[in-house]
This record gives sequence, structure tokens and C-alpha cells, in this order.
Amino acid sequence: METLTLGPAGTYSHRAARAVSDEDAIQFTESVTGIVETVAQEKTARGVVPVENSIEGPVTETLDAFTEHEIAVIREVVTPIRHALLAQNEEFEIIASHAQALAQCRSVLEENYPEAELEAVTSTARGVERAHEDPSVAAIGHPDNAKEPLQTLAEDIQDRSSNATRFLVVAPRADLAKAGSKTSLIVYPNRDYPGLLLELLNPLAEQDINLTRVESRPSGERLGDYVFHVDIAAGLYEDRTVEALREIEELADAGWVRRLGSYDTETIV
Ligand SMILES: O=C(O)C(=O)Cc1ccccc1
Repeated sequence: METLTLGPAGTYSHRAARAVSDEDAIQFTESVTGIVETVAQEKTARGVVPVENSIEGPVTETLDAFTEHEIAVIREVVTPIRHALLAQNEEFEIIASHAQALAQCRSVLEENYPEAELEAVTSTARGVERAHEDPSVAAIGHPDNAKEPLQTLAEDIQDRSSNATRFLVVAPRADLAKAGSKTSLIVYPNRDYPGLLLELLNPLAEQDINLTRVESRPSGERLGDYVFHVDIAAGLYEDRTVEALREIEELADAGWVRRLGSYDTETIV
């Protein structure tokens, strides 16, 4: 079964994809939105995308792609992230990496390499490629990318020793599952009044469902209008979830509620 993830080879997404797919079935592309869109169009069976980091927070491009393109979420993979600084020598001028990786190392880089210019590229592995080609470029990525002529100049350069990223495995809507310990939802109330968010979340509290994440993203319709990404620790198969969603749908009847599906979670190292 083909699995599409963020490439080239050597990204953290690639490592997460290995947890759910055979290595030879993994394909790469350089855009998270592109992965979600390709899965929505059923041009590939699975996609693996980063969705949230413990230091930097949401991967907003992923959340917005979930609103834009209709997919199902079928699994969660959580992995610790330990960044290394890789370069041909100490004399580099530029540090190239994915924006999330640069942000996760911001303080360490400012303190130790204040002169270096930071360059955001499409993935950590793309930064590694830049460093391979150009001795004035260093990259931030997984230590396994330290292959000749690159050396590991520093390890564990993330601002906090505890740095974990959640990846979601996405599939075409037809594969949406109701079984699983967690569920992702998107709620667009298309309304604005005092207490709206409180009312939307209240049915979950009443059903004793733990909210594991709530994130607001601009709807793009008008300033101050939001889409809410809600994750809960309950499955769609459960009566309490069905009841809570019935009430939430009533409150959001001017907008919409999308069930992305229920799934189990797995931690890899
Ligand atoms: O660029 C990568 O390697 C990715 O998979 C995105 C990413 C970047 C930094 C931390 C986790 C995921």
C-alpha cells in the first residue's frame, strides 16, 4: 500500500511513515498540503503528516489542509525529536532546515551561532541536501543524516530536551473508522456570540469526554471567524460521543461538523 510523506528521504515524517508502512512503499513529496490533497483525491492510499510539536505547537499548514481537503485520520504516531547540527565544517554561514526545526532550536542557535543566517526549506532532509552540496550551509536534522561529507557538529540542539511531534496517518474518506481511543473533529460554527465556544465544548464535558486538543484557525471568510480543530479521548463508536456530537451539530447548524475519524496511537523512538 503506497504511503506518501514529506521528503526527500531522511525526514522525521519518513521515520514516522516507517512505523506504518514498508520502506519500499514510501513515496516522497515536498508539501504537506500536497500529501493531504493527493490522499483526498485517492491517488495514494496513505499519507503521513506532522500535526503538532511539543515546543512549537501546531503545524498550521496541516490543519488548514484538513479543512480544505476531505480525508480520514486513521492512526497517530508520536515520536521524540532530537535535532543534530550537520555540516561539512565549522565555517558555515547559513543554517537550513524546516521552519519547525529552526523554531524548535531558536534559543540554542541564537546563543551559539548568533552570526548564522537561518534559511527555511521544505524539510529537514532538503536542508541536509543543501549542506551536502554547499560547505557554507549547515543543516538541522535527525543525526542519522550525518553521512560523508557531513559531520555532526552538535547533538540535541532543541531548546528543550523533551521534544515530541505527533504525526497523523491520513487515508481517503472511505477508510474512515469509528473504532479507536481518540477522535479528531473539525467544527465550523459560522456564528459569533458570547459563550459560543463554551457551549460547543460543554456537551463533551457533560459526557465525561476528555478534550485532548483544541486549536482555532482562521476560517478565511472574515476576520475573527474561526474553524475549531478538536481532538477527544473517545471513539466515534461510543454512545457518549454520538450524543455529544448530536448536540454540537445542533449548535453548529449554521456551519458544519466534520468527523475525521477514530484511531489509536503509537509511540516510536
Ligand atoms: O522536515 C521534516 O523532517 C519533517 O518531517 C517535518 C518536521 C520538522 C521538524 C520536526 C518534526 C517534523
